[in-house]
Amino acid sequence: MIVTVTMNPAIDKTAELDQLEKGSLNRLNNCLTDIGGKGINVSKTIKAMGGETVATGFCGGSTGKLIEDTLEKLGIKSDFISISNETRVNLKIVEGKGIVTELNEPGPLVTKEELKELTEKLVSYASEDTLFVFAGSIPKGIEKDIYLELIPLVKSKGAKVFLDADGELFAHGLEGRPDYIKPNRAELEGYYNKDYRVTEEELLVMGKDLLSKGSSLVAISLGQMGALFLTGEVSVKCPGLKVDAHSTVGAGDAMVAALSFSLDKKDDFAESVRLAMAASAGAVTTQGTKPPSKELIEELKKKVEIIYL
Ligand SMILES: Nc1ncnc2c1ncn2[C@@H]1O[C@H](COP(=O)(O)OP(=O)(O)O)[C@@H](O)[C@H]1O
Ligand SMILES: O=P(O)(O)OC[C@H]1O[C@](O)(COP(=O)(O)O)[C@@H](O)[C@@H]1O
Repeated sequence: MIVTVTMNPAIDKTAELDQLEKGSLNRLNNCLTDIGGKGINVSKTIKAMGGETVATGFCGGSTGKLIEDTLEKLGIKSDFISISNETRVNLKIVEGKGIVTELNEPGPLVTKEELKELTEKLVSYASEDTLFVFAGSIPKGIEKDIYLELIPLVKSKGAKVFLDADGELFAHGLEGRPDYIKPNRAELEGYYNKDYRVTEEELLVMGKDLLSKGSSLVAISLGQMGALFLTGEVSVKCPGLKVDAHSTVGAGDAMVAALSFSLDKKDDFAESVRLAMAASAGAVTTQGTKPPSKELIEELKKKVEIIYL
């Protein structure tokens, strides 16, 4: 069973306009609302691929209710801890020329009692058959080492863990030895304190260092340039697929979803890589944070090139 954990879900508002004029009145061409937050997007994509998940985390207020109701309509199981404060709204501004500006709220205050409830819930789901996806930022009231606290707890019951987080959350979380990770270029450059655009060789060195810290799969996503995938046995590079880009928001989550779905099914490495590339490129073609269709993913899978390094 795949359990996605979104501590800080969001309603994602995508505002589309030709060009953003700072300091002026901007009239939008279109505005879309999706339920989001990294783990929830992972659940949406796994559902689109024909898989099942349980989505958990914290949800509160009318925005939290909208998330839970929408998940139900989508046929995605959810089991959130209900909190007294309101789930956040994130704004994504998509300009005609493809520039995306993201304005993410910090999120509501979560109490110690609410966190205890979630921790107990996660432990109750943990078993050798569970893959947890811990993804995204954390709301107020929770410490930056929360993933380090939770990962060993569920791993001690035999569960596998996929971690997708940035900054301090990523750095602390790594100490919990997550099985699978998907940093993007900026996250890796930040973690290794590089204030310039690192080369592919440097990314591979970083990826191997991350493997030595305890992960068995490191996926390094590079936006339209594609991705690198490293295991203890093999390192590969996949050039980005040429697609008609609409919104890049959620592309990373689609890659995490595809890898989780495929690893949980025990697909072979090449199949997992193909699915990851196809699902993430497919996510870019959809509006807002909508997942790609299964048909599109199957079509794109045929175009994935895997270069063994
Ligand atoms: N413009 C694009 N064209 C094709 N594929 C893309 C594009 N942007 C992202 N992707 C795909 O999505 C993956 C994740 O995107 P990336 O931007 O690196 O992640 P994140 O959303 O976590 O920052 C990439 O590795 C790539 O496969
Ligand atoms: O928890 P964070 O880091 O604020 O990220 C949440 C945001 O990330 C997203 O999940 C998109 O993430 P990606 O573009 O990295 O796939 C949005 O749906 C959401 O608003």
